[in-house]
Amino acid sequence: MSNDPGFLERARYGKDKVRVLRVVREGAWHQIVEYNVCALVEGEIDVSYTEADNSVVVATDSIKNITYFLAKTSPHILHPERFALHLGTFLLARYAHLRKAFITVEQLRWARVAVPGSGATETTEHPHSFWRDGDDKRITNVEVDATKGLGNIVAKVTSGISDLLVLKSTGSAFHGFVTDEYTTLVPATDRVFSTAVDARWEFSPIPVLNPLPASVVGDKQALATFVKETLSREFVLGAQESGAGTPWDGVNIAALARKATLEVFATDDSASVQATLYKMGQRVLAEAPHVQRVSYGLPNKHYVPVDLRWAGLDNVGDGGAGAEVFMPLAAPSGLISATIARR
Ligand SMILES: O=c1[nH]c(=O)c2[nH]c(=O)[nH]c2[nH]1
Repeated sequence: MSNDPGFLERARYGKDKVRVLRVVREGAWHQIVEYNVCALVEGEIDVSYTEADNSVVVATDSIKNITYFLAKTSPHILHPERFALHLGTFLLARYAHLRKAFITVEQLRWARVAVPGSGATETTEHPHSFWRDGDDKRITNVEVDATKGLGNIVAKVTSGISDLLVLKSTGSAFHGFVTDEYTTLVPATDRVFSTAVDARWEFSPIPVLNPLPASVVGDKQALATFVKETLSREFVLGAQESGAGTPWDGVNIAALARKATLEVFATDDSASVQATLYKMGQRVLAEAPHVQRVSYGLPNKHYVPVDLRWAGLDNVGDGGAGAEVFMPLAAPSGLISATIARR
């Protein structure tokens, strides 16, 4: 037994699963976003753990309140990356003893309902009715680092998709793998390929210039007014950091990455999940110059051809090409992951 009582190596806290729906009313035309927000902070908070001293604790309840306050007042609410940068920067600017903020925003899908338009065959997007058009989520993870002072804030932004469920009924093979005394898998020249895409793309770190002017730091009223009325994109990022392809452009990059992922999945003549994953990552890097690194986690959701030989029916054919009836396996699944980075 050691007498070492241990020490506080790391401490981080905040509010998780802050659920918010924001309606932006532009007359009769409404825009909505639904987010699950996690906002955590680090800083000079050690004594709250080691000395039971709560004087350094911004209550997680207050962090939740700030999240809702900015959901109402931030001009960035419709953009997960911008909103996360705003929330993280806000927390560090408001509380000088907090040095890093870790904001995760998970966005749920809401698409406009299509309704009949003016022409006989036309449809038009409804101004205020929405439906859940997919279970995939948009994720953004922002780490705002003010350890070098409020004038030298740097942010790391990683965004992604989770739970994007896809399936292709041909165009996928898997053979040539190790065969030995443990092998029972039959080589397939034609199989079902299904996965729930989990993707992350990491942007180059960005300086977060011009944090809250000193005049408003610590002055709640001035701060509220500033946030509400004068906050501009240059508040969060300098002009060069707010261009196309940067985290500021996160909505477009997410659309591009989702499209690239789906297109590669559909069109690749897949030799394996591994080989298709690599092409997905390369494609995103090719199209998104500010992205430094792309990671995928792809479960191989197995669909097993059902043996119908007992009924005199061939449901497997040559290498899988004749299979028509499959049994979806809930578990286990393969899990193929990799990170593709720029040299
Ligand atoms: O694409 C695949 N990669 C694997 O590593 C693997 N292993 C397995 O059993 N089936 C598959 N499929």
